[in-house]
Amino acid sequence: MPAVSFQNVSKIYPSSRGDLHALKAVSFDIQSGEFFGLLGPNGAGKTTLISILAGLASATGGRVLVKGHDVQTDYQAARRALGVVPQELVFDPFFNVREALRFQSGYFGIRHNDAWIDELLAGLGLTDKASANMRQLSGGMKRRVLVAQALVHKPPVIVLDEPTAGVDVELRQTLWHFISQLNKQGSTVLLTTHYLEEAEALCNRIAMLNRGEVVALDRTSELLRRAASNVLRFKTDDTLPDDLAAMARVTGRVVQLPANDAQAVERILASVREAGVHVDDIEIRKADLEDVFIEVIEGSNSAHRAQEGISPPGRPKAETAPMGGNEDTSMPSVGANSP
Ligand SMILES: Nc1ncnc2c1ncn2[C@@H]1O[C@H](COP(=O)(O)OP(=O)(O)OP(=O)(O)O)[C@@H](O)[C@H]1O
Repeated sequence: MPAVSFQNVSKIYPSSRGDLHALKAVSFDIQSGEFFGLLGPNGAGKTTLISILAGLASATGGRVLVKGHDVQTDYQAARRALGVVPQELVFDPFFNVREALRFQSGYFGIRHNDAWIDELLAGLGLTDKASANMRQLSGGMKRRVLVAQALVHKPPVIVLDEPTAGVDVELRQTLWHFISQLNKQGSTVLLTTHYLEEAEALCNRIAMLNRGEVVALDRTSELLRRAASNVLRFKTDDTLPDDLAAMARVTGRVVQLPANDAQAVERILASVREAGVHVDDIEIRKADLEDVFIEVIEGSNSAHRAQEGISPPGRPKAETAPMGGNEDTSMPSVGANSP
């Protein structure tokens, strides 16, 4: 039995401008013990899917099972099997850390949970904050408490929705060390993140969502194998010629282009020279998950544009276009979010 099963999940948000199809028949399974990544540009539908999984929103169609329990009709059992670390920092300001964790244990009907609470505090670097009031904690410490709160009932499936957005390197390392240990001991992990380096390092399988649809789903190693194997990277202040701009991943002055072999490198450099573009710091590196992500999302967006008869957007000069919602998913700006 899969740990999580999404079966034809759809979600429509009605709006004055017409219905917004946030999820369109999303189907995939996550097997027990997997470290699974759910990636997508802003507005792709990740949070909507996780909210439905956590029972915080209801699907318009389809169903979601956690360890075989339907999140709607068998909510209690499904919720008990899940540990959800939310994006937002919500906490009770009157409790200290240990009290907050005891209270959360009580919510799941667990008494005498201090041995596990101590393990959680130690694993997340919170031992010396056990008696600190939640109000006194820094944002990073509060986030650690949120993770501990999600895990008080030892859920077999751990869901992390952008757990490292805006947190420092130390917390990221502590968190990943701890979650990886739980995963090695058998916990299933579902992670959404914009940090593609983290997803590449941690996840054994990845689904990419775009405009509410699964546009890629494979083992991380397979996704990487599919990508262009090398990338040519350089810096420039000049505007790229159109043929290169269409393929480039641009972050500030840094331009990165797929270049599988020496001829591709020569072609790019010739095009740059011909256009009178001045380049610095040229180097060649191996393609990573961010390259795959851009390739997949761009491919899906151009298919969408072709279907709708929309002409491709112009690309700004040496600048990463903003992440779009469903309204404009012309180009994911994952580079801007990278750690
Ligand atoms: N409560 C809501 N009412 C109306 N539309 C919504 C609501 N929640 C989300 N949406 C829309 O549904 C789409 C999917 O949003 P969602 O937040 O699930 O995307 P996401 O992939 O999590 O994005 P992000 O990476 O920015 O968190 C977006 O177009 C969003 O504007």
